[in-house]
Amino acid sequence: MTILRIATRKSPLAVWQTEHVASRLRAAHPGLQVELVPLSTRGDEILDRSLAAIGGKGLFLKELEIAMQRGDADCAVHSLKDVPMQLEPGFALAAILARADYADAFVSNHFLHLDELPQGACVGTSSLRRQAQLRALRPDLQLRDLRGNVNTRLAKLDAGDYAAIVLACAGLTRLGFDARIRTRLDAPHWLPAPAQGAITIECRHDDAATQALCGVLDDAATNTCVRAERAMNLALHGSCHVPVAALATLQGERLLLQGLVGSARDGQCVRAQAEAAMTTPEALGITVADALLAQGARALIDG
Ligand SMILES: NCc1[nH]cc(CCC(=O)O)c1CC(=O)O
Repeated sequence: MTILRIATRKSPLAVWQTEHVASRLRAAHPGLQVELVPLSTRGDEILDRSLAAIGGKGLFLKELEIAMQRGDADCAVHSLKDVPMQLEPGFALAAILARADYADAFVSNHFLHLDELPQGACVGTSSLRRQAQLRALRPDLQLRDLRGNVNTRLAKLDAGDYAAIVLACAGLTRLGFDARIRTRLDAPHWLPAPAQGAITIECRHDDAATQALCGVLDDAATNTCVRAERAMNLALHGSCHVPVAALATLQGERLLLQGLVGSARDGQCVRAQAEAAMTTPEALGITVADALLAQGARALIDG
C-alpha cells in the first residue's frame, strides 16, 4: 500500500487529531502517502438535541464506517471516549495512541475554582457524567446544556451564557487553549470518561495491511488502562445515556481502577476501586463494575 486515506470528522479537534495521526504515520513509514478524507456526521449536524436523545455516541462513527465499507477510506481516527464499547461488526481498533491528559478542566473567565462559584451560578455541560459530579460537589449550581465542538463551547462561555463550563483538558491542549484551564478536575474526587484523552484508529476487521501500518502507533500502557475502563463501562451497560466515570492508572506492574456511577438528577454517586496485575485489565473492570452494582449503581443507571 502506498496511499492511506484516513476518514475524519470536520470539527477542529477531530482534524487536529487526524493530522496528528497522519504525521505520526508518515514518520513511521517513509514513502507512505497519507491523505485525509473529511466527512460530516449526524452527531456534528444535530446540535439542538442531547446526544442521548438522538441515538448516542455511535452517531459520530457511522458515516466514517460507511466510507470505510465503501472503500472511500482505509481507516478513521476517533477520540476513544466517543467509541461505543462494542464496535459495529466488521470493524476493529488498529491502534490506541499514548494518552494525553485524562482529566476534565474547569474553565471560566471569572473564577479560578469550582469552590469559588457563587451560590446558584450557571455551569454549562451536556455530559451526564459531568452533571452528576458537579451536583455531588455543588448541589446549588444551575446546570445548563452546552453542546457543539470545543471552539463553539468556548465561544458560548465568552458570550456570557455561563459562569463556567467543563471540558476535557486533552481537547483544550490539542487546540492550543491550555491557558483556558483554570483547574484540573482530578482523581480521586473527580473522574473522567472511560478512555478520555486517548486517540484511536479504527479500520475494517479484515484489512490486515492497514492494521499493520497503524499498529505501530499503539501504546501498550494506554491500551491496558483503557481496556479496564471500557470493560467496566460495558459491564454496567454504560453508554452516553448514563453517568459513568472511570480512570485506570499503572503503578509499576499493578493496575489501579477507580470507578463512579452517578445521578445527573440529584448528584447521588457510588464509587469503587480495585487493583490487579496489569495482565488482566478486563477482569479488573468487571470487579469494579460488580462493586459499583453492589452499592446500588443499577438504580442510578436506570434512573
Ligand atoms: N465529547 C466530545 C469530545 N470527545 C473527546 C474530547 C476530548 C479529547 C479526548 O478525550 O481525547 C471531547 C471534548 C470534551 O469532552 O471536552
